[in-house]
Amino acid sequence: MDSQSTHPALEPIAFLLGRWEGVGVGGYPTIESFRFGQEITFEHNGKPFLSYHSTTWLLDDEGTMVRPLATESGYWRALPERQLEIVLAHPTGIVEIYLGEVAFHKIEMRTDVVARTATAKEYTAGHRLYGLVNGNLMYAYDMAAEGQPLTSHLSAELKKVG
Ligand code: HEM
Repeated sequence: MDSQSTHPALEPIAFLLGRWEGVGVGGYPTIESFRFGQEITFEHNGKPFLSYHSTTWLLDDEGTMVRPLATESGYWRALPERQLEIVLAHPTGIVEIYLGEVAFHKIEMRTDVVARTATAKEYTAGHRLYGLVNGNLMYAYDMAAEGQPLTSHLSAELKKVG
């Protein structure tokens, strides 16, 4: 539906639109660190939100795909004054609502609400920083989970591929 013109409210985050692919590193005090590949798509249908979808896969030392890792989907809603409301769903039984702010090509967001199913891991908060650097989408993600305070879980750099 990208043939529609973007809603004016999307202007501050229109730079996200399209398909991004790249690699990142992950870790946490409770797990082994790992390298992963990621594809993210942002689409719009003319309304004031972006549809967001991310898939990731584990990479071995040679950069070969080993198996799927996390996937997440949701909506990035653009509000006046460069404010954002982001709703994300995870197949691990977690849903998150983030409040965010856009400053030029930088987006910072923090969870306002997290809900979990009875079997989900103990996850209580997230903080994400996205930025466009030399045309690439870079982000860093910190989370509070499994008794740890907000601590780095992921960072990645993605190139625009569509
Ligand atoms: C790009 C996306 C992500 C990747 C590649 C990724 C990868 C991983 C991997 C490989 C592990 C360790 C093994 C496992 O449990 O599968 C892990 C653990 C975990 N991840 Fe992620 N993750 C991602 C996003 C997220 C997000 C968005 C959340 C929270 C909503 C999250 C929460 C957790 C938690 C709670 C653990 C468990 C830590 C523990 O067991 O001590 N991850 N992640």
